[in-house]
Amino acid sequence: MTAAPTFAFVKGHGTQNDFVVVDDPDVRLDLTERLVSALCDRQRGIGADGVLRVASARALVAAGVLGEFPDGVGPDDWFMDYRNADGSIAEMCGNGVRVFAHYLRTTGLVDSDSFTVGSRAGGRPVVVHSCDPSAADVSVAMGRVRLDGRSDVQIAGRTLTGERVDVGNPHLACVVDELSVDELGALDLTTGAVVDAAAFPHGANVEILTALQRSDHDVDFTAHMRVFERGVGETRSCGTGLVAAASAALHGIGRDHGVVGIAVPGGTVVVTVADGAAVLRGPSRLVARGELLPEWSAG
Ligand SMILES: N[C@@H](CCC[C@H](N)C(=O)O)C(=O)O
Repeated sequence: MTAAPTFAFVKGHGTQNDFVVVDDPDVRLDLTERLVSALCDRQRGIGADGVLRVASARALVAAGVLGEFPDGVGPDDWFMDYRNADGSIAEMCGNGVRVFAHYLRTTGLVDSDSFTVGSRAGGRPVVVHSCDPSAADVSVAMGRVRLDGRSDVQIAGRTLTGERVDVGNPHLACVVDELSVDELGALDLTTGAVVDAAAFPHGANVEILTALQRSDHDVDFTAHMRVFERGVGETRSCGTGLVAAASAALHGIGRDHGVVGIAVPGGTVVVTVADGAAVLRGPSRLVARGELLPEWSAG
């Protein structure tokens, strides 16, 4: 009898949006919803907001996990096969790409500081500005940002109106002008978020943002944000959400470009919006490595 395969993993986070990074270059692991939600469970699993499978785009297509190569993704690119904590698949994860790039660089799977990470939303060029085995500073070109008009959400016991933003995955970014930082922190996001199903047939991530403040230091504006993620719940950061929020907030003051530093519960990132696209820059931390027990992942 052949032994069941083992899978190495690393636990990491980007501004405390945390992930189990599973090394599976040849796509041998059956990454079912059940397995992903067990891995992400903070009591019976490792605990995380999501799973990042590290696989080659070629192997994912050959295994039928991907139907085709997304735009800008070549067969030899490393592909971030992202899953939310509830096991659902999402198109993109901005914090995940930084952690994924850090993992590729520090394990030697790539030997350059500039390369493309594959995602279901397309290829995402990254630049690793600095990197050691546990800490990195990474920029991600997040691609086109599309603003699709206004919509409402029921969240934290109130109805908020925001901007629908597509960053490869769907967002509703709500800038609440009168909200103080303390009031933002006191909102109860445990009761979920109900978005308009006609506007968001596949659900959405919801960001709540304070008004932009002018800044003289490195960035043009600053703001504070919290986020309720589709397929996860409240997280301490969301990279695509930060891009959506920065773009919506700039749009709200009549600008289509700018550099915005946004503080979330898990840290701070910088979003540069220009020419209808955005770059996300922020930290990545790799915390621990281990091996999934085959008996556990099979059962
Ligand atoms: N945390 C991520 C976004 C992950 C996907 C999201 N929950 C969705 O379902 O679209 C990020 O950093 O962008």
